[in-house]
Amino acid sequence: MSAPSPITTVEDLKKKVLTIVTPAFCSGTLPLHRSQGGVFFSKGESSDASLINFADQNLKDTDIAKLVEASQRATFGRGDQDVLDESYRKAWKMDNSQFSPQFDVIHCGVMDIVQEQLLHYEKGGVKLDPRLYKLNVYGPGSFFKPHVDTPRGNDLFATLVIVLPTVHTGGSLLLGKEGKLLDFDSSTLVYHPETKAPQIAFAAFYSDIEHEVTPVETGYRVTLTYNLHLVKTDSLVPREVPAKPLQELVATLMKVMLNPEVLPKGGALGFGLLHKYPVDPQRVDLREFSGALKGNDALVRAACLRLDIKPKVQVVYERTDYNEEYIADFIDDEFGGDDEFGPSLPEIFRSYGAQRVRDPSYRSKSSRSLPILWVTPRMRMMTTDSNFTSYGNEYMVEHVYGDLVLTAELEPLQDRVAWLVTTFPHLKEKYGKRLEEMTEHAGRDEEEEVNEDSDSDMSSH
Ligand SMILES: O=C(O)CCC(=O)C(=O)O
Ligand SMILES: [Fe+2]
Repeated sequence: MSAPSPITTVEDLKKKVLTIVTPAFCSGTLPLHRSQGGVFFSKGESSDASLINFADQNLKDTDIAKLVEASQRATFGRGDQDVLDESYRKAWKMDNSQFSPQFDVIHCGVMDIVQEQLLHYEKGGVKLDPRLYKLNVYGPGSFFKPHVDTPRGNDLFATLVIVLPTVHTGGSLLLGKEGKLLDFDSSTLVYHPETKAPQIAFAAFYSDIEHEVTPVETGYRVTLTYNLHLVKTDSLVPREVPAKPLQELVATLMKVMLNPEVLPKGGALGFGLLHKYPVDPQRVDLREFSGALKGNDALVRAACLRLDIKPKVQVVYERTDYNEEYIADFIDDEFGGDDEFGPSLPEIFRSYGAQRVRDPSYRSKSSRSLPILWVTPRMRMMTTDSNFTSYGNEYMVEHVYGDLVLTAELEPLQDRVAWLVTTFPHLKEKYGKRLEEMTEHAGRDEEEEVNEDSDSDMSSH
């Protein structure tokens, strides 16, 4: 069979997935009207509230010092504890029960920008719900070392930091390792460059992205942080989807599907997700995980949907003792390990409809196993606290970031080429001939296949 040139391989697809960069953050400034600039706060149990207005051009450090006086020293989550360690995080904070900003995060327009950027390839049906989390104050010498924000609930998606206008230097928010993604020096942004009017600077980023705050040199830096939760919405305002990266990825994926060496008997393409997602290790139904992917992960899914190859978010479990892997639609703490007296792991997996991961070269007819060709490497699911030590911004026990995969179904070569040629008529000229050849050969090259239904390791032992 003569192959059309050039052949696009799974390696080419991997390169494409890794080099297309979908924004994982966004930032900007917004004017701050006086009626939006106030923050009411109380000290300790007192019901007397004080007011500080950040839209006030004459705000003094002594005014901010009052806010500091009413704040607590900030702790953070390390491993399984909330700790105060000023070599790691040196700042003051107020919990949301203690303060109330006049700033209206819902109507000021910032959420439109953030949603547009962070839900890039997720079309309608979901939106981000900002929930006020804390007020942070950084004085001279204050900082927050690199960390990821603690997962709170399955739906925590992103973090929004609002920097209120105060005169200060230092205190950059760095996103990505050593600020590789963004060096957000808000001290230069909180006053309008011409009018010098106080304004707000904001940055939003997926919560699994590492970030830090560099030491403040002079003055005070004051921030409001919001957890952005993903919620369903009825309003299906179609978002403008940036066409080019998606088109490019669809084209590459299509060529891979036409490559006769890629899963000729069918199977699945596997993509280790590039972002992390908070999951409850006790139980998550991943079938409900749609519409909630970040950045490039969402882009990959959008491309798979275009080509109708049924992308699914799944989790892979490794059984190191038997060198086996299972893929499931569920996360369940029963998957944790063999219990001496309970059912064996293969039995548990089977009862959940999990499939065994097969090397694509191993031909099998059993629906109990799935040949997967990995495009981007899968990462290990982390379910236990013992091997999960992290630095978060607060200790929380229920959720950890799990490493998930996206799989997409590839039909046997002949069927998928037939589908592609019918759906995308421009392919007819180039691939129609190949299809004819394949039809001629069909049946001739059937090979002996292993019937795995009697596989001993899938029954109890
Ligand atoms: O204040 C900031 O800029 C970021 C604060 C932060 O990262 C956090 O509270 O987790
Ligand atoms: Fe943080």
